[in-house]
Amino acid sequence: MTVATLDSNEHFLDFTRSPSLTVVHFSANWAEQCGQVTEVLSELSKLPDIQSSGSKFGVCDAENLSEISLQYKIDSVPTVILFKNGSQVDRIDGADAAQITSKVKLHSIGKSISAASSEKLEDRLKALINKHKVMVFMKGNRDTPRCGFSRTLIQILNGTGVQYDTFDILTDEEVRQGLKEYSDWPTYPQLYVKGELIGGLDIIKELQASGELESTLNA
Ligand SMILES: N[C@@H](CCC(=O)N[C@@H](CS)C(=O)NCC(=O)O)C(=O)O
Repeated sequence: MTVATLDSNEHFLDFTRSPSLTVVHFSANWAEQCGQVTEVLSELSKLPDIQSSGSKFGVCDAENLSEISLQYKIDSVPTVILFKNGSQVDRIDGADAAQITSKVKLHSIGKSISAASSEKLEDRLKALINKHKVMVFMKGNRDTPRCGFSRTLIQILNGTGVQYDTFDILTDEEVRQGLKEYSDWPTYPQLYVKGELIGGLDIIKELQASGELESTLNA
């Protein structure tokens, strides 16, 4: 893949219409830094991940496409604008190779990678939450709790005689942070029954005090 030359308004509009990322370099022959930016874009266009994302790269003469340059407020060259579906999604003013590289990667492959990995994490969290009818996410495990809140919860659960399983969130930072967001609950321990969050230690103490704990656990 190379950097296409966009030499008319029609060509520009047709090029940037794509739902995949389109990167356009607004350039000028007389500006030395523009050559460097075209080189950066050319190198990026050869990366396999970027190629398979369907991203396209183009360069236009900002003065030739003056209407479009005006529309996108090109005050100086080089300017790089990132488009999706004909709309600007990001831009980099100046020959900042690091910014260009990171923004192109973010908009071409970064999002799809992070979307895929957050889907995977969600599946993992669901599987863990449903691993046992009564699941405790805690610091440490039932034999060695590593936090006073987790220890107290285990003592309470052991007092009920109910069967349960535990997951030590200190062994997995991804689960530790991911579950907080997934369940909208910022602390540990977290107790789940049949895949539903019941709450943390305070809630379990309240259920115990009101006599509802065993029926909640045996639901
Ligand atoms: N009031 C909370 C106490 C639990 C708590 O404050 N846990 C803290 C310290 S162990 C926590 O998990 N912080 C977040 C973290 O460590 O990731 C409850 O009812 O469970």
